[in-house]
Amino acid sequence: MDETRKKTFLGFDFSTQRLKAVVIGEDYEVLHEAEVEFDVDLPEFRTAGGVLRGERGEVTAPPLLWVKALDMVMDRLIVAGVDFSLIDALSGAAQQHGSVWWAKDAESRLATLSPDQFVHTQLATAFVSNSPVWMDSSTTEDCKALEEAVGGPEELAKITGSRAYERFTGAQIRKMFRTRPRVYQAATRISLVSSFACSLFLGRIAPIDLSDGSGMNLLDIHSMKWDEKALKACGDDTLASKLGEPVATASDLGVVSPYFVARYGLRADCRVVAFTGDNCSALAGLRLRSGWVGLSLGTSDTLLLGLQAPAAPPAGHVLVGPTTHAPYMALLCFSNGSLTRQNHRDRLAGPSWDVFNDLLRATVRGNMGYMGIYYDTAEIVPRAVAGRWLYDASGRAIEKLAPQFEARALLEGQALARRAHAEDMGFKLDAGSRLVATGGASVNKELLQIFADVFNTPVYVQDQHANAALLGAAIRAAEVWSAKTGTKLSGADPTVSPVATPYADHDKIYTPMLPRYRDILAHIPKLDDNAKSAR
Ligand SMILES: Nc1ncnc2c1ncn2[C@@H]1O[C@H](COP(=O)(O)OP(=O)(O)O)[C@@H](O)[C@H]1O
Ligand SMILES: O=C(CO)[C@@H](O)[C@H](O)COP(=O)(O)O
Repeated sequence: MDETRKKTFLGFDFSTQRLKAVVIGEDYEVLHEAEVEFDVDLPEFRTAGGVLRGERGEVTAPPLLWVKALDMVMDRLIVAGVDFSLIDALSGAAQQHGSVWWAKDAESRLATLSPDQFVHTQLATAFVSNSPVWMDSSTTEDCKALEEAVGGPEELAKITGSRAYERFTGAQIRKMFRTRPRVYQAATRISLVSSFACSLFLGRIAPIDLSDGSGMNLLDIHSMKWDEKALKACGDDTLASKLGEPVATASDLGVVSPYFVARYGLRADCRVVAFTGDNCSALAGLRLRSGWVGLSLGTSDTLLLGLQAPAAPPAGHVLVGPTTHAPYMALLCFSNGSLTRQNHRDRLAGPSWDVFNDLLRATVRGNMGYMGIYYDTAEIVPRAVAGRWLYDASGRAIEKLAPQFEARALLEGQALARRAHAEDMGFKLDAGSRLVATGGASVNKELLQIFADVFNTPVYVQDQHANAALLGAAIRAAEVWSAKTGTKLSGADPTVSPVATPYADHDKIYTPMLPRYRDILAHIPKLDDNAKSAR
């Protein structure tokens, strides 16, 4: 190996609304970036927020959209000046839980892609269905059946780290097996979005990694093997071979496919490191220390915590961790995150975050007692139907408020929900705690101030990049490559800086709002109620 040659690493994030790519140097500094926004850059797929919605809570995305986005982002990286011959390893992150259903000859096509054409034209018929994604809430019946089959929700949580959740891949596979058996049979392999994306670079179907694989309700997070009972509940005896054996997240899977060598000039010895879920990658990228909680503000809002041991959570999820620093991780996911904030920004203030933030500044903290819960899409925590609920200071339900009060009610309601459910899951915050924010909305200081006050905890952001999942992907590629080749890199742990600290009166204002939030919640229809009335 040429020791003097500059070494660089490539990371991807196939998230809900866009595909992002980053190139870092051996000191982990960001050198180049590019992105493709699905709705805007690929309007032919007719997605809104990166997804397609059905009438009964079904939410899907066409896998070819992600393939075409990859073709585009590679070209944009070239325009950004990337020299692919300097990339030693690549890895990626992707939205969690979504399933990709491969047609019979897909693997041979992956292996024989012609460098004269785009990937998407060659994989146009490689998938037997659109991909159900994490926003799908149409599998309540399958969740119940899965829980019953393994001995109840607590038992399922003990084995897999989570009770059954609608978006988790096990219930999604069960629904496909039950309602579209021909698709189930026709798919020779089923990938997660992360392992699907990895497959494109590897030129064969990539294994599912353990961290993202623990978001399926199918993996025993103690033995690190698929759980037989859960598999049996979700499909037939071909399911294990459709999924393949899972591998450790820090796995080097081999060299990049010849397609990328011939078409983009990647090195023939460029290594591909297993891709993982975006939250898992964010945890890896954030390098959380003890007492620090990650707050990812992407399409969904998530709270992340590294754990040394698995625990069966009453709510939320325990996943296998992405790195040796965090053998396990706790995750709480709220589906109404940035997209819901953005919808109401458009309604209340138009397309500008600055104008929306002016509205916030025109109100006082605590919002004179006005509170609101806004679910534009079915919520995950709690499992509730879409809707909007507004109350005044005396607890009276109201229909409408002036825009400035609604703007604050939306954000304060979201922050209160994150704190209430974090407490339920046992996230402990004390004097030494901090929230470390990442994701698209982490640039908004007004929003972070509300989180600081509601959580009584300072909020920090990373200095290197606002997207820890993306940076985490490139850093994981670098670290796995460094361990494999025995080459020491100069990269250091990413650093963080404070952006919001709680005001002195935070407790007086926000602590009394928590029981009010829980009271409002008690009256909101839950997904289970909906499933019962539909039966
Ligand atoms: N200044 C801002 N304030 C609040 N939200 C913002 C701001 N800038 C971008 N966002 C939100 O960030 C979201 C995209 O975040 P991102 O992390 O890229 O999402 P994802 O990874 O799920 O595709 C958008 O929905 C957008 O509304
Ligand atoms: O379902 C979950 C986590 O369990 C979501 O967090 C998805 O992983 C989507 O991530 P973003 O696109 O919102 O980052």
